Amino acid sequence: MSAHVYLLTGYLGSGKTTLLQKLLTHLQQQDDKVVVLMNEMGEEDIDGEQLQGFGFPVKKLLDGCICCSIQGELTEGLKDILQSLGPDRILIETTGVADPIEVVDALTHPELYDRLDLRGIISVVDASRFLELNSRFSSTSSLVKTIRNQVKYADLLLLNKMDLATADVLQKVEQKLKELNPLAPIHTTIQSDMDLNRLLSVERLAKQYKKDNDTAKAVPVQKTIGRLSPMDKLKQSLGLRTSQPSLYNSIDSFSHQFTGPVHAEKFEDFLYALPKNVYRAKGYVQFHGKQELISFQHTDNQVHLFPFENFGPKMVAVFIGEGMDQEKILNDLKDCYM
Ligand SMILES: Nc1nc2c(ncn2[C@@H]2O[C@H](COP(=O)(O)OP(=O)(O)OP(=O)(O)O)[C@@H](O)[C@H]2O)c(=O)[nH]1
Repeated sequence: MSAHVYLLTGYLGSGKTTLLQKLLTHLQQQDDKVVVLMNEMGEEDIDGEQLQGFGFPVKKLLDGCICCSIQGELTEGLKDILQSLGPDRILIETTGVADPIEVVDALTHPELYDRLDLRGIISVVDASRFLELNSRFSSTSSLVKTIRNQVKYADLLLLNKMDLATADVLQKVEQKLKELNPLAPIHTTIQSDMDLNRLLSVERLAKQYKKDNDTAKAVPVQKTIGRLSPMDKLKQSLGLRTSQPSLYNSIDSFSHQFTGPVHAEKFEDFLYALPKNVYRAKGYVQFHGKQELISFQHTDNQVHLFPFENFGPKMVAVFIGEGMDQEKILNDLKDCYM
């Protein structure tokens, strides 16, 4: 029997890991063998730490995005999972800048094709930021395309963080999502909270559409969309630029290992003051005079800090953005030690 695969996608900080944690809690009550496959940009693994303790194997592909730079590793990783763990379900969380079409491309690798059954692409959208992201990146067309593809090719959409959006904004985002993907059901959520049985019974829209219309022509998602041409594949394998814009020309990441505790207020101010071209910052930190470790999350103007008790992760900060002034950011961060 082939393993059921669920692909969780959505832009940086939209609520994918939050959803994954809920799904794992839900799946703990069932007998299924579940494996999580995730990747993060940068060499440091922040989300993986949040997924320890559920009792399911978590396989990580770090430092690169599944969809391009380590697509081969994804295939190898999946082969390895199938062989050694024989899972019933595989949950894949992509980085926030992954194009789902490229990931689907990797999943349909000839060696995996009949061993994996992609049940659905589930996309989490940050209701409070979608409109802005959609317009802000007009100059970086590959990123806009990715953000739109995350919606366009979804079989189910979570319109998350509705607590942070006004009714008017919510309505506009919903309208935009329907324009991009008229068929996918939309669930409006807070903390990615939805009926998980419903989520797990997601069906590929392409399949449904095919059933309804019974003509291959009518299938909205063609497997060739987003594929590199043979020449581009060759160029990519040689490390040359391809005609397709690569996100990695623009999106970058770096990390900082904390050498000790920092000043709580200064650090919070530092997070709020991060420039707009830092799209995401996250990690674990310790404050002066406190024993506990703090998990911090920053997305645009949102900052979350909460005590974290799991498994003693490393104290580290990871930054993801475009054209970031790494030196300045690190200098500002170092001021927080005093
Ligand atoms: N206010 C609010 N915060 C939320 C909601 N959902 C998630 N968050 C918070 O948003 C932050 C980012 O959530 P994650 O689940 O880590 O997002 P992600 O998509 O996995 O992030 P990346 O892995 O960096 O792409 C966390 O601090 C969450 O607690 C929501 O509905 N409302």
